[in-house]
Amino acid sequence: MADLTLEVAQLKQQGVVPCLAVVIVGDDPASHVYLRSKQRRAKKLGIRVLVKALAETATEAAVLKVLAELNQDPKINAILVEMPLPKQINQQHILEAINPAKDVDGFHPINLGQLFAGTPRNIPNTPYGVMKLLAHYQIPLAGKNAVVIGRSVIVGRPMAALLMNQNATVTVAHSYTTNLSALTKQADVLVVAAGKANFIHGDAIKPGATVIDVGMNRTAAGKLVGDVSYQEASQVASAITPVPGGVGPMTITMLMYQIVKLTKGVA
Ligand SMILES: Nc1nc(=O)c2c([nH]1)NC[C@@H]1CN(c3ccc(C(=O)N[C@@H](CCC(=O)O)C(=O)O)cc3)C=[N+]21
Repeated sequence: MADLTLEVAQLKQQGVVPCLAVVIVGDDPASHVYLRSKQRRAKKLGIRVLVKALAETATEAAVLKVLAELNQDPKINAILVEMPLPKQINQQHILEAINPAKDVDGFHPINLGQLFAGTPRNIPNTPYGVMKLLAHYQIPLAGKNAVVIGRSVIVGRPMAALLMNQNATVTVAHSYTTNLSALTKQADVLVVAAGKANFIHGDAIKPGATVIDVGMNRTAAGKLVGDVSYQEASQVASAITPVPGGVGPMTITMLMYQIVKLTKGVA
């Protein structure tokens, strides 16, 4: 990947400072933690971050109004709305209101549609980061069995599309899936985005598989753990991502990369 620090410096010489707008609604503590880590990384690179913080009680109309302003503002190159949103706000209405050309999360239906058509533009950062990790470690995908656990718009669905675009045979498992371990034991690449600590144990993993843990769970003791029992799984798998220090930091890297890409106007 290109050196982002250098690219930001080059843009600045042309009088352009990449600017990300983050809309955050309410006080979800995890969202505020993520926001701070995004701000830290952006600051290091010289990317500006404009935070629009709304109260937990904000209406959907209030969020839509903020988005309309950001969509129009030529100084704003990229827009991100922190998830999850409070219950009174319909997530889909918000995602559809972001200008697709500034949608750095790639959650707008146009960007998701492009991804599913095999002609990706903006790509959701978490699954994009997973693809970068797989490419970096030269994990073969063509003709391989990939199993994705989870079907969210943020991870599971775009993850399946990206793996399909690399010619993997993809199975998407979810809460209604029966006999999950029979599927996971066939997986050459297993991506786990279930949102449950210790959801996958060593006995559900094919020997030699690549295991990607997208989970972010806080234990009662406040420790951050993934969805995979790392100790057991690492005995069986040939490669595995840790939590913390795996998919999370890659998500932020891909966010920074896509902010610069949108600033340059190359989709
Ligand atoms: N519109 C939107 N886009 C997102 O991309 C988005 C979001 N909403 N809402 C929340 C989730 C979560 N997320 C993380 C990113 C990085 C880490 C990360 O870097 N984690 C560190 C640990 C951080 C810690 O210790 O708490 C790690 O895994 O090593 C975690 C979580 C992005 N999200």
